[in-house]
Amino acid sequence: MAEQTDRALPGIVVTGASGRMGQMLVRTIAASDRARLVDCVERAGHPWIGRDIGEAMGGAALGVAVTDDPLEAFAQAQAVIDFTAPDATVEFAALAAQARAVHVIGTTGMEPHHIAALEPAARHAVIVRAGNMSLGVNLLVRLTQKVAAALDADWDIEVVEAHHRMKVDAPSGTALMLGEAAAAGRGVDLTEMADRGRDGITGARRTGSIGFAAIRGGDVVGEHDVIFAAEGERIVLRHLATDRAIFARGALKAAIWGQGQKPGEYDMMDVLGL
Ligand SMILES: NC(=O)C1=CN([C@@H]2O[C@H](COP(=O)(O)OP(=O)(O)OC[C@H]3O[C@@H](n4cnc5c(N)ncnc54)[C@H](O)[C@@H]3O)[C@@H](O)[C@H]2O)C=CC1
Ligand SMILES: O=C(O)C1=N[C@H](C(=O)O)C[C@H](O)C1
Repeated sequence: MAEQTDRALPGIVVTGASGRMGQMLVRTIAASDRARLVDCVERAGHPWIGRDIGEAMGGAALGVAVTDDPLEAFAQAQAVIDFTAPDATVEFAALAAQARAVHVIGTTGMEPHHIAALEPAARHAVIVRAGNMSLGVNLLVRLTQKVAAALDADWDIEVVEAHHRMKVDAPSGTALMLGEAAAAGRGVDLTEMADRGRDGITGARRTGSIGFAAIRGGDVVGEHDVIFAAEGERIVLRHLATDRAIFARGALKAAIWGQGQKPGEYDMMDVLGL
């Protein structure tokens, strides 16, 4: 692990620290020489509250105890990395803004009212939010937009995603990013053209619609296909995630990039300059 005591490095709080992404983030920050882990937050009543995060994860002590007091944690941080759940993320946005800490949001399943609730916080602090923090997926988003712009509505667009059995939201945040990119490329509004969840006698496919299908099973980290299907040919753009470290690396990059930016809402395209 890298030396974590250099006060010049941005101090980072990880929320949802016991989760699949939380633990990956703790490992990534602890190993980084560009940031330091200053606190870890979990929900009240969680068995890890008060324990050293490194030991709770089954390894060596990291000198950071898990807390259920986000405001106190955020007050000593320059950034908060948050992969939790929509209601928690809205609450954390207000607290991070109060502390003027950069809020990196990886949480998916955010409904329009959750997203709207981030606006007041973004007037005072930097928010970086993306349904997928990996370089590969963000490149795929750009490619999807370009391919959709080059093809007409004779090419049916379908987004197919697969994730582990514990995932609670569908379609995935990434699938929605890809759908938005396809809609933008085609010059249409995704809310009007999305076809989510077919079942029964659905009738023939609506020309120009953008379909979504979700598979859940086992330990799949995350797989996304954007299929462009026409008469006699198909194009498939694919991203396969095999390691959650790709998301944690992207989130850490966003937390560092956010230092010194003006308050507002940003995404990984801004961070990666894509
Ligand atoms: N944007 C991206 O690149 C990625 C986004 N995700 C998203 O991140 C989120 C978390 O995913 P996982 O880590 O797999 O889930 P998880 O269920 O393993 O972890 C979520 C953690 O958040 C904690 N939590 C929930 N409410 C809380 C609260 N009020 N205060 C403190 N902690 C709270 C839970 O106790 C849990 O430990 C999901 O929305 C997922 O889709 C996951 C991977 C990549
Ligand atoms: O829940 C997950 O695991 C993932 N969630 C994100 C999503 O909803 O797209 C990103 C990644 O695919 C893993």
